[in-house]
Amino acid sequence: MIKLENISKTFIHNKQPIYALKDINLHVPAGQIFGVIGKSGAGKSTLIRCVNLLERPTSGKVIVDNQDITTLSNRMLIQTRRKISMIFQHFNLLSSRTVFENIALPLEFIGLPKKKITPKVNQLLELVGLQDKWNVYPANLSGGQKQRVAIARALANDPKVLLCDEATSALDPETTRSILELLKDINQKLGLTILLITHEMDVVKQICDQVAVISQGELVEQSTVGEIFSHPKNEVTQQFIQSTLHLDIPDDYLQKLSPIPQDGLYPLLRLKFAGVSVDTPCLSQAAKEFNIDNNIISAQMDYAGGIKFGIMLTEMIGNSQNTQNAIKFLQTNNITVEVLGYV
Ligand SMILES: Nc1ncnc2c1ncn2[C@@H]1O[C@H](COP(=O)(O)OP(=O)(O)OP(=O)(O)O)[C@@H](O)[C@H]1O
Repeated sequence: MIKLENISKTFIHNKQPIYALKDINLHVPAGQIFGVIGKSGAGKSTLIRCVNLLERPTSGKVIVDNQDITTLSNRMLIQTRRKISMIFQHFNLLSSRTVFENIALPLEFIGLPKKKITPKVNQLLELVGLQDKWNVYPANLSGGQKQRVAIARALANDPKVLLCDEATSALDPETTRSILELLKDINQKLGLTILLITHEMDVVKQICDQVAVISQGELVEQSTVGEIFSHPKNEVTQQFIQSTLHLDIPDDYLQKLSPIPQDGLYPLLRLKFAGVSVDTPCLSQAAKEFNIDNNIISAQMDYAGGIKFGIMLTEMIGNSQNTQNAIKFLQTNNITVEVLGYV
């Protein structure tokens, strides 16, 4: 549905070039929710704004629904943009218009008669769960409700693509979840292709099918969400995963941690589970087969894109030979084992 081919964007600031995007290639298949994640200044906003040409790339092609939109006349571009809607971090609602009137705006622009506007807006109000707020002004809505209005307005022209520019960054975690659920719901109900940019891996985890990681204007990694979470390759990707998945060694364990094995001490392990290994009861198998016990100190297991993954701190209790064999067994089952020391 969306293809970016060799997209570069250079800004000139104080006569100096800023290479915001460098030769980006990206394919967002129809019907998918595709996330682009990156740190501040990585080029996310520039990238998403290139998709509807709010920002014109310095070079490269932007193909939406099989059409290279960089070659369109202004008049054709305006028409095409109706099929590429966008929502923003700060909602961009008109404060002087009610919820109903905000949602009706794009329909008024295309000259739809009033008797057709009313049922369409009512249908959109129902879709986003705001039927009872139709006559309210934006100032009297919560952030989540404002974003729902923005989503309804974005859907008014039955777009094929919805671009989400940090759409949940101004919202609290619970409201973020409900807005992401709404986006997933409309993706499924309407078959809408969604491209979103975010700096939060949790957003990607919750709704995306695929994700691309952007760093300093370059696309450094791209894959399904399951693959990215279970086998992140690039260092930036790994940092993002760490931000959703990290376990610190508790202070009392840190204090007694010895770097070398000693009689009466047991290895403290950090286990990283990815992909297939979480489907196998490896820990209990290791315990039975090698006569060891696992004293799990903390664990964080998660699920994204059909893949279970997680991280665990555990003390492996048993004699030295048995713990070594058990560690080998875990490793052969694709669990990454890090011996942090001995406690
Ligand atoms: N209009 C502009 N003029 C000059 N430089 C710009 C312009 N817009 C963006 N840039 C620069 O391009 C780079 C990428 O900016 P961009 O806003 O796309 O990053 P971002 O990943 O969206 O960051 P953030 O998450 O902080 O919004 C930055 O170095 C930024 O300063």
